[in-house]
Amino acid sequence: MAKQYDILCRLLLLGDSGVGKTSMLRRFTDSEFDPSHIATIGVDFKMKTLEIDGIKVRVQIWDTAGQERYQTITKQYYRRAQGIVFVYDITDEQSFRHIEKWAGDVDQYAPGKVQKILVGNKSDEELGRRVTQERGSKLAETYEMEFFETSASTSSNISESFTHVTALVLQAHKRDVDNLLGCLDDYLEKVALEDEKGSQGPDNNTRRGCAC
Ligand SMILES: Nc1nc2c(ncn2[C@@H]2O[C@H](COP(=O)(O)OP(=O)(O)OP(=O)(O)O)[C@@H](O)[C@H]2O)c(=O)[nH]1
Repeated sequence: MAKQYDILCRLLLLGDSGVGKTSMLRRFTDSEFDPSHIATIGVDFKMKTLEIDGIKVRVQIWDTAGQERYQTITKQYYRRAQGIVFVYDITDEQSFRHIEKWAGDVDQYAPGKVQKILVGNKSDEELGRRVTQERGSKLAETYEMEFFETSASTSSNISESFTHVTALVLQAHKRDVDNLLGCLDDYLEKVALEDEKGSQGPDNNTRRGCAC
């Protein structure tokens, strides 16, 4: 059977328990929203295919448990992540402060070139807001990440944020391929030059020999 996609991309959702990671994922992959909180146990994942710049990307999104007791398990998934979505809840100051801890863990356990974005979820809960958009944006700037406010409830910015982090992974991947191709070009050029020198060397000698 023909392959249905060109590239597989692995994303990881991180953030405190209850910020809405599972809800964001369900909204993105199944267009559903459940108002109840059933805490994730360990890790779970869902898939979705996106088309970005004509490339079909199969996105595998790992949803991790925010609860402290699962963190030995969840940290094992950092290593293979290509993109990370840090999530806090705009109505929960503590979940915002904890982003520093999640980012520290990622620095420690994830690959250096992992792509990251920051998301403040539950933007529909304006009345309960504790974290201003400016603070979110400033924190994202500190970590050199793009920032989105989303709502899994209304679907606001959900698709945009997942698509953006996937596009960042694709760009990073493309840079790697371009660098490899650049190295290969340099190498081929060097070999061609050496061949040319080599073929000129003995011939010249022979010709010089003949001329004498
Ligand atoms: N109003 C509102 N509620 C939301 C939103 N996203 C999630 N929730 C609610 O917040 C609660 C927690 O959502 P979950 O998606 O289970 O949170 P989680 O981050 O996956 O939690 P853990 O699995 O424990 O790490 C649920 O009651 C959701 O319905 C949102 O955008 N707006």
